[in-house]
Amino acid sequence: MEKVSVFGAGSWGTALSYVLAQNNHDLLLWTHRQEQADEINQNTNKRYLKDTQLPENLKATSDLSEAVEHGDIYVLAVPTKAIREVCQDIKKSLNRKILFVHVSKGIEPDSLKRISEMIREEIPEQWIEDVVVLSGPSHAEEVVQEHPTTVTAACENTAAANRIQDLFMNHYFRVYTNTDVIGVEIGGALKNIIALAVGITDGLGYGDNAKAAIMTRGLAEIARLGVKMGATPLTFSGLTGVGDLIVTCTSVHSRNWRAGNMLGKGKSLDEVLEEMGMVVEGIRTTKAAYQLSKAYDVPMPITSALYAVLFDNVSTDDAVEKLMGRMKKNEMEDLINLL
Ligand SMILES: NC(=O)C1=CN([C@@H]2O[C@H](COP(=O)(O)OP(=O)(O)OC[C@H]3O[C@@H](n4cnc5c(N)ncnc54)[C@H](O)[C@@H]3O)[C@@H](O)[C@H]2O)C=CC1
Ligand SMILES: O=C(CO)COP(=O)(O)O
Repeated sequence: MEKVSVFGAGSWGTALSYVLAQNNHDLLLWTHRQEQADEINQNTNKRYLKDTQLPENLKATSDLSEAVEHGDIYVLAVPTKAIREVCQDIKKSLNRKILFVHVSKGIEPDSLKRISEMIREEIPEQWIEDVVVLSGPSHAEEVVQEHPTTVTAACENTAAANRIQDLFMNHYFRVYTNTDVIGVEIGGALKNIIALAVGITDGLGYGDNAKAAIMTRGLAEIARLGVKMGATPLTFSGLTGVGDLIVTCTSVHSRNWRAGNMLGKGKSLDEVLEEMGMVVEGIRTTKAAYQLSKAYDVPMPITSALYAVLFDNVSTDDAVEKLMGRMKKNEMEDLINLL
């Protein structure tokens, strides 16, 4: 049994706490809202997981110092935008080495940092045992129904990755390990951009051909950037690459797909965000990936088209026309360049 603190009680932090509580770990879930902690202690979190009865041993607190004191392993499950703030608050009372796990999927615009890099910038090195990334095709709504789910725990330190594999693994939640942290973080963050784009084409009324095209060419541009940043190409064929791309582009549970779908049907970005009420990571990540494509000089046509729609007032029809009218390419040359 491990002592674990989970920070962030939205859909994913709560679903992972459900798994950890079922695995009989000594778990404490932190939320910044007292009324949400009270509700979780009554075994529900209806705003995020409406029909789920949470295990009796899943306990929550809104007292950050209590959560900091509790765990030897911390699972950070807040949106990318909140990672630095939560780390800054955690470090105020941190006094021992902790194994950090992060489960968020994003890149920070402007700094262009991955989440593991942000954690290492914010938490003093002396308090970090290591940082493991847990990522893969895993919608919270299905995890709490105990439907078979597979994810990957990534860390260069295989002992740390193995510990996190053991922590989460059970009969419905299967965890693989990988040492390619860059590939896992880039795949998890950038698939949200492609899911937004697929949602838009679905919203525009295009069919499955368009969906397959964007998913396939989307994966090519994610891998192209990832490899330039130091990732292993094969990671993009794994759970955190093509696996997460498939689930996010095809599932009704995906907030990114749903947001794209509303944009494709003509709603404004503000209207979409108002309606969602949950994090749509792909929007900020589109800005970051667009900046990364310039910084690494990697062509990313789908990301650029989405950037134009979200931030430059280009219409979705014009963006599609521009993508289809790009200069002729040889597919094999493009893929071989990854090796
Ligand atoms: N929902 C899912 O199925 C999955 C989500 N993820 C990732 O997990 C991360 C979190 O996503 P969700 O839980 O789905 O989001 P959510 O929108 O369901 O919940 C986010 C939670 O973070 C809290 N929060 C926001 N800002 C905060 C701050 N400054 N301090 C403390 N708490 C704050 C909110 O109150 C809310 O409880 C995202 O990066 C997402 O991409 C990854 C895999 C699956
Ligand atoms: O990352 C996810 C599933 O693996 C969740 O995707 P959304 O944020 O689009 O719901």
